Amino acid sequence: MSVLRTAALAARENAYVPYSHFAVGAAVRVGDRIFSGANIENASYGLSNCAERSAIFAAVSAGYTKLDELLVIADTEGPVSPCGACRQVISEFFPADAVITLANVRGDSQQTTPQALLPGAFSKGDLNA
Ligand SMILES: O=c1ccn([C@H]2C[C@H](O)[C@@H](CO)O2)c(=O)[nH]1
Ligand SMILES: [Zn+2]
Repeated sequence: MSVLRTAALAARENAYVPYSHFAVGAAVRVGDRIFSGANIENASYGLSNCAERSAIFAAVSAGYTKLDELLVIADTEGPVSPCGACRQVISEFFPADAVITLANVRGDSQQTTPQALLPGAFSKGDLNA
């Protein structure tokens, strides 16, 4: 089992999901460092944070803003599909051609890229037009 998958599954154990009961885990690699995260919900539902963003924000909080690889895992029928907000955040911190692995706990996985997940993402460059 890959290091990212192991880290994401471990983080998923800490998912705080009293509302959806849908636990998600994610792990980011930057060089040889790994950061992980889980989804964290709130009684004010809209404040919930997805696992992908938890993991990415952990890496950024440690000082890394150019990330190498991401894996997301949940108990879905096919590979889990990141929400639109996470796709935008992924596009901010990973190269357009980075490897993003979408997985499920039964062992299915699919590799994609930030570019494929959100073509035409809003970016820093758009602010300077
Ligand atoms: O890729 C995904 C999809 C959903 N969720 C979370 C948000 C919410 O807590 C729960 C149900 O949408 O799953 C994630 O963390 N990542
Ligand atoms: Zn999301």
